[in-house]
Amino acid sequence: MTTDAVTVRVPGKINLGLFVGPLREDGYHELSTVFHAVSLFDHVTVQPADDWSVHVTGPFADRVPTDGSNLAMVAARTLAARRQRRATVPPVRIDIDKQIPVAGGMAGGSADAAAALVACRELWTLDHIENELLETMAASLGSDVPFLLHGGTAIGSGRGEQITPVLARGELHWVLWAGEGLTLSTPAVYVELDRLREERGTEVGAPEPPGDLLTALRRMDTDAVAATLHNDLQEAAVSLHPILAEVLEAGQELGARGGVVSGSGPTVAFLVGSQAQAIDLSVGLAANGPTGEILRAMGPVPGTQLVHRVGQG
Ligand SMILES: C[C@@](CO)(OP(=O)(O)O)[C@H](O)COP(=O)(O)OP(=O)(O)OC[C@H]1O[C@@H](n2ccc(N)nc2=O)[C@H](O)[C@@H]1O
Ligand SMILES: Nc1ncnc2c1ncn2[C@@H]1O[C@H](COP(=O)(O)OP(=O)(O)O)[C@@H](O)[C@H]1O
Repeated sequence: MTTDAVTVRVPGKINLGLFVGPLREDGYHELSTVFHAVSLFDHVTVQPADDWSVHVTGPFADRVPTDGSNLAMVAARTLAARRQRRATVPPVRIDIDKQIPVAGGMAGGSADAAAALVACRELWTLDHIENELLETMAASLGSDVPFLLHGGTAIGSGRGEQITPVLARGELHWVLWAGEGLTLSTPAVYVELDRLREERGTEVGAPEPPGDLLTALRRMDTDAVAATLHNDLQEAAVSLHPILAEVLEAGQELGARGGVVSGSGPTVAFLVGSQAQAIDLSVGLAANGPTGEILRAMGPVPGTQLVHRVGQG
C-alpha cells in the first residue's frame, strides 16, 4: 500500500520551571527547565506534491510564514536530505491547522517541526530512521523540538534539548492569556535577561532542577505546584511588555492558584484547581482582565501522535 497523506497531532508547551544559567560560548544559555505539554494542538498533514509548499489555517494562521522559513518545511527538508542519500523523495505539501498561539512562548513552531519529522518519516516509510536519530535531528532544528516529540512533563537540560521524563500523576488545569497581536522574540528576551543581570551585577551559577516543583508534581499537589511555578525569563518578558505584570496580577485577583509567563512569553499560564474553576477564571479574565485571547487547556498530554493515514493500493 502507498501512503497518500499523513496527519500528526502535536501539543504546545508551557514551562512550569525555567532556570537560566550563564550565556555559553555557542550563544545559548545553559538551562534547567520543566516542560509541560498542554492540550492546545496543531495538526500537521503531509502529502506528496509537485512542489514544496506550506498552507496554514486556524485562528493564528496570518502570523505564520508559508515560505521556506516555516519550521515544518525546514524539518521536512532536513529529513528529505537524509533520505536522499539512499533515494530521492518527492516534494510534499504541508498543511498546518494552527491552534497554538504564535511567538507566544508555547513553542508552536517547534511543535510543527516535530510533527513534520514524524509525519514525513511515516509518509516516506523511513523505518530505518530510529527515534534516537529523529531526536538528534529535532535538536538540530531547535532547543524545544525534542520535548515536543515526547510531550508529558519532562526536565530539559543543556540548552533545553536533553529530555528526562518526570513522574507526574493526574491532571493540571490551565487558563492561558495570549495578548492579541502581542509577540516576543525568544533571542530578544534572553538578551534582555542578560542586560538586566549585568545591570545588577547578578552572579549566575549553573541551573539546577527544581526539587520542590518536582516533588509537588509527583504528589500532584496543585497548590504546591502553583507555589513553585518559576521562570527566570519572566522579568525580561515583563520588562519588554509591561502589560504582562497587569495580566499576572489580574489572574491572581480573579482566583488563580498561581501564574507564570510561559517560556519567553508573552503567553501567561494560570493554574487552577478544576475545569469549573478554569471556566470561572476565563470568564473573569475576559470580562475584567487586560485585552487578550483566553484559552483553556489541561496537561500533561502526549507529544507527537499519528492520528490519520490515507493510503491507496
Ligand atoms: C525560551 C524557551 C523555553 O522553553 O522556549 P520559547 O519561549 O521560545 O517557546 C526555549 O529556551 C527556546 O527554545 P527555541 O525556541 O527552540 O530556541 P532555539 O531556536 O534553539 O534558539 C533561538 C535563540 O534563543 C536563544 N536561546 C535559546 C535556547 C537557550 N537555551 N538559550 C538561548 O540563549 C539563542 O539566542 C538562540 O539563538
Ligand atoms: N510552523 C510555525 N508555526 C509558528 N511560527 C513559525 C512556524 N515556522 C516558523 N515560525 C516563526 O517562528 C517564530 C516563533 O514562533 P513560535 O514557535 O510560535 O514561538 P515561541 O518561540 O515564542 O514559542 C514566529 O514568529 C514565526 O515567524
